[in-house]
Amino acid sequence: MKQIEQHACFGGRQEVWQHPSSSTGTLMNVGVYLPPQALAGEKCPVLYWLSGLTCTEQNFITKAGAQQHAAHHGLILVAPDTSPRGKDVADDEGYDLGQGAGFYVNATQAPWADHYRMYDYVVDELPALVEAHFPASDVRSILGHSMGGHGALVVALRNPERYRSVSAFAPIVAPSQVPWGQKVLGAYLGNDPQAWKAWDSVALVEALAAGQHGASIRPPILIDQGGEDAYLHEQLRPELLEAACAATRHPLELRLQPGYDHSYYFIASFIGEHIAWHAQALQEAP
Ligand SMILES: N[C@@H](CCC(=O)N[C@@H](CSC=O)C(=O)NCC(=O)O)C(=O)O
Repeated sequence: MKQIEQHACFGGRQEVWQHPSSSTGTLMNVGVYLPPQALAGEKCPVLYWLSGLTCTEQNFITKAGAQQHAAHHGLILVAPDTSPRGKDVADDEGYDLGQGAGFYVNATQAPWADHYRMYDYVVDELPALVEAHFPASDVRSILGHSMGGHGALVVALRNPERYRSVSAFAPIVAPSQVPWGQKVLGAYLGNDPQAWKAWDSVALVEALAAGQHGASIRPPILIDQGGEDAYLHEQLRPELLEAACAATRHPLELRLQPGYDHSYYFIASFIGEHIAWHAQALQEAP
């Protein structure tokens, strides 16, 4: 691991690290915020953040204003880049496929399958790295925005025993049913929509209720959605998850926030509430 940034922040330290990833076969950048409690040697729970399309590890750490809340609650924040990158890594001219758009899946199709394994990176490799190199416990929660909200929901729904809680800002809840998702899932996984279901929160909620995937825990979900979000009706469609959760009695708190758009101004407005919600789950006795 090579440290490439370090900044004092709310009594703790915002760092950026770079490391070779066995999942993606590339160098990956990751933002790590260490709260004052971690700098004093305490083992702290970890909250993972997954960013959206076009983002790097920088967007969240510079725009969300999350550090003050993590410092207050004694949580480590981990915010990775959104895809493998490099001149030898497949890419596309569109902002919504390829570099900056890993979609948190394991690609099976050429030319993507060589490097696009963001699911394995987020679920297995990154926690192992964080828990070995930082004063981090193995108590984890996850949240994200838009494509990263989709990623957080899929990761938690597929691994409910590994995460205490999951929340999202303006997530893509049903990628199988919207243009962003259909484009990337078709490219990364092939054209059979059956193969997309393991990467679609609505399908996963239905599968969990039907007892598939072997998981008995059904993690409660918190979602904030801006009412003036330009992507709301075409790409995000939270009503599809709301209906699936209602039909299966999966616990969901979906809050429509009038006047807010898709930007980091929206995220910054509610990140404190999300971090407090996760802190409660992370600090409960198991
Ligand atoms: N047309 C935009 C699309 C990119 C965009 O809006 N990205 C969002 C996430 S969208 C879903 O995953 C984002 O977080 N952008 C970064 C930011 O700092 O706001 C474009 O081409 O940029």
